[in-house]
Amino acid sequence: MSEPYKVTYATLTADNEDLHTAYEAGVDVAKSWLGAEISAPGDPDPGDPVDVVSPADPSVLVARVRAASPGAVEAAVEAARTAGRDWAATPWQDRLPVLRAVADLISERANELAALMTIEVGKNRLEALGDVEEAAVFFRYYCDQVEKNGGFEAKMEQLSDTETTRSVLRPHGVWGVISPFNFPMALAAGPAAAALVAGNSVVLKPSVQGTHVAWKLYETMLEAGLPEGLMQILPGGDDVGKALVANPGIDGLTFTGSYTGGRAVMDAFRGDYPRPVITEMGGKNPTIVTASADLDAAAKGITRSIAGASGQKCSACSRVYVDAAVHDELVQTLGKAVSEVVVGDPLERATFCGPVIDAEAVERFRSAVEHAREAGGTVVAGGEVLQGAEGHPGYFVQPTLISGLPTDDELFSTELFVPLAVVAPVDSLDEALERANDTVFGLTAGLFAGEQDEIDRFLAQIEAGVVYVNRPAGATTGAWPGVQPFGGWKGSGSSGKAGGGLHYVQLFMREQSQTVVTG
Ligand SMILES: NC(=O)c1ccc[n+]([C@@H]2O[C@H](COP(=O)([O-])OP(=O)(O)OC[C@H]3O[C@@H](n4cnc5c(N)ncnc54)[C@H](O)[C@@H]3O)[C@@H](O)[C@H]2O)c1
Ligand SMILES: N[C@@H](CCC=O)C(=O)O
Repeated sequence: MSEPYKVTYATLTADNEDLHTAYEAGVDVAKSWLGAEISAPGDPDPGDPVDVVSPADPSVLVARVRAASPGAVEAAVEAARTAGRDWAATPWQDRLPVLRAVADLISERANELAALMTIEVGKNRLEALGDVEEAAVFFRYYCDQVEKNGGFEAKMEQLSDTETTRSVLRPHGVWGVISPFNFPMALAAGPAAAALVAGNSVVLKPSVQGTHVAWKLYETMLEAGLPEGLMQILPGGDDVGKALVANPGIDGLTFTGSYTGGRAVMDAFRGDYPRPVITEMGGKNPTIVTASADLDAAAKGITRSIAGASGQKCSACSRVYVDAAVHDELVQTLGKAVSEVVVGDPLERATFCGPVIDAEAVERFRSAVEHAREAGGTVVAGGEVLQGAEGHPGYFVQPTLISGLPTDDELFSTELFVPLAVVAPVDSLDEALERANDTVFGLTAGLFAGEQDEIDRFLAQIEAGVVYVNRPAGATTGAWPGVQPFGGWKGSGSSGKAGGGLHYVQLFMREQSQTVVTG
C-alpha cells in the first residue's frame, strides 16, 4: 500500500498508483453525469438551452444549461435572505461543524468531481484534483480562522465599572458570488465558504463554462447538511450576473473574473448606500531572472506557470525579463522545456497541458502568434494551433515562447489567457523591476536569483500581491490556502486582502461596537 497522497498545485510528479486508480474510477462516475439538464431550482421560465461541451472534444455534451430567469434571480435572493436569518442567529460554534462536513464530503468525492472538471474545462488530472481539494481546504481554513479568533468577538476597554463594551463582527446578509470558468470549483467555493462561515447566505452565479462542476458543488453542499435555502445557484451567462449585481437585496458581492468584468461590476453595484464589493481580476504576471540565477530551476518554474491549466490561470506567467548576460542561455533552456510539455487529452495520465476553453481562446492565440511574427519576434517554442490535428479534436494549441519583441509591444501588456509568454533581455534588476511594474495589473510575480541583495530588492519593490522567489514548482502560479494568501494589487484586485489568508473572512462581516451600561 503506498503512502496517502495530497495533491496541491505544487505537486510535481504523480507516481502514486492509488491516485491514478481512484481518479480513473472517478472518470467513470463523471461520464455517467454527462448531458445533464441544468436550470435554477424551481425556475418556471428558464432561458433556451445552451450546450456546454468539452473543450478537449466538442462532440462531448457536458451539460445543457438554461439561464435563470429574472424571476428566478429574485426568488433566489429572497430565499437566501429568509434562510440567512436563522443562520446568522446560529452561534458560530454550531455553524462550523456543518461547514466542515461540507469540506469532508467534497474531499470524499474529489475523484469524480475532478474528472468532471477535466471533461468540462480541460484541466489535467493533477490540476483538477488540486482545484477540488482547494475548495475543501477553503472551507476548513476559514472555519479555523473563525475558531482561532473566537468568532471575532472581543471585550474592549472600560471607561467605568458599570459599562462594558464588546466588538463583534457580524454578517451582512446575502452575498452574491460570481465565479469564473478556470477554477470552477475552488473559486466558487472559496468566497462562498468565507461568506457562509461569517454567517451570511450565498447566491452563486458560476461561469456558463463551469456550470456542471458548480452544480455538483451546490449538490454536495446540500447533501452534506447545509440548511435549506442558505446556498442558491443561478446558472447562466453575464446577463444573469448583471441581474444579480442589480438586485437591491444583495448585501455584499464578490466577483472573480476579467478586469473588464470586475470594473463593470464595481460601477454597477450601486444603491441607496455603499455595500461591500470584492473583485479579484486578471493578471499579466512577470518573472525576472538575474545573471546569478539557477537557469534550470527558472526554466522549470516558468514552464509550469506558462503551460499549467493551458495558461488559463490568473497567475500564469506571460512575461519574462532576463538579464542580458544570460538571455540567450535562458531562452534556449526555457524554449526546450516549453517545447517538451506534453499536450493532449487531459484525461490521459501523461498530459500536462490540455485544451484552451473555446474557439475564441484559440483565435486569441492564433492572432497573438501572427502579430508576434509580423512585429519581428521569434517563435522560440510552439506557435502552432493543434486543433483538428490527429488526436486533437478540441481546442488545442502549443505552449509558446516568443523572443525578440520590443518591451512596449502589446504582448507585454495584454492578458491573453492562453499558454504563451514573451521574453526580453534587461540590463539590470532595476530595469526588470521597472518593466515588471509597468502595468495596470499586480497579481503575481516571480524571481529567480542567487544573490540575497537581489531577493531583498525584488521583495521590497515588486508591485504584486503574491510573489515567489526561486520556485521551480511554479514561478508565478500555485498558491495554496493557508500557505500563500492569494489576492491582487492594483487592477488585479480591489480589497487588498487575500483569499486563503489571515484577513479574508473578516471582509464578509461588519463590526458592531456594543456598549451596555448596568446599574
Ligand atoms: N484574481 C483572481 O483571483 C482570478 C482568478 C481566476 C480568474 N481570474 C480572471 O478571470 C478571467 C477568466 O475568467 P472568465 O473568462 O470566466 O472571466 P469573465 O470576466 O468573462 O467572467 C467571470 C464571471 O463573471 C460573469 N460576468 C462577466 N461580466 C459580468 C458583468 N458585467 N456583470 C456580472 N457578471 C459578469 C461571467 O458570467 C462569469 O460568471 C481572467 O481574466 C483571469 O485572470 C482572476
Ligand atoms: N490560485 C491560483 C490561480 C487562480 C487564478 O486563476 C494560483 O495560485 O495559481
